[in-house]
Amino acid sequence: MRLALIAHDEKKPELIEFAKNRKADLERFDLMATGTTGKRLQEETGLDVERKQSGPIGGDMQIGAEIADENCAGVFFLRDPLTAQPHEPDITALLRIADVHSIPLATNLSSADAILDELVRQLESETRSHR
Ligand SMILES: O=C(CO)COP(=O)(O)O
Repeated sequence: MRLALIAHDEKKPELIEFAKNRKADLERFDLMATGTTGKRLQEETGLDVERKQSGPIGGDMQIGAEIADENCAGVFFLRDPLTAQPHEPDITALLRIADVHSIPLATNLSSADAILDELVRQLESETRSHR
């Protein structure tokens, strides 16, 4: 099962903290991230993360394409609600395609915890049914 992790600059510390707290659960999934988020996750948490382009140069669109191809089971996207982003259309497109495909999408830490709990539950029931 593949998950995407993304955070705007002001929110990266929160996402890193979440990833450290939930490392044991997150490392059971195939993780991907936008470029700078992925680099920081690798360096600061030791998680194995596939890195896409940085968000402003196409990373959000690459994650969106993974969703469209049904290669992404959940998105953790901590957005900065107080800073204008040059690639706002890409961000909107990513949120839209997640809704089109009904992909669980967390935009804050309490929903991130709840969604990760549910995805772990799904992963475990998939593993059981393949035994
Ligand atoms: O801009 C982003 C999401 O919209 C995140 O990109 P980075 O992870 O490269 O900072």
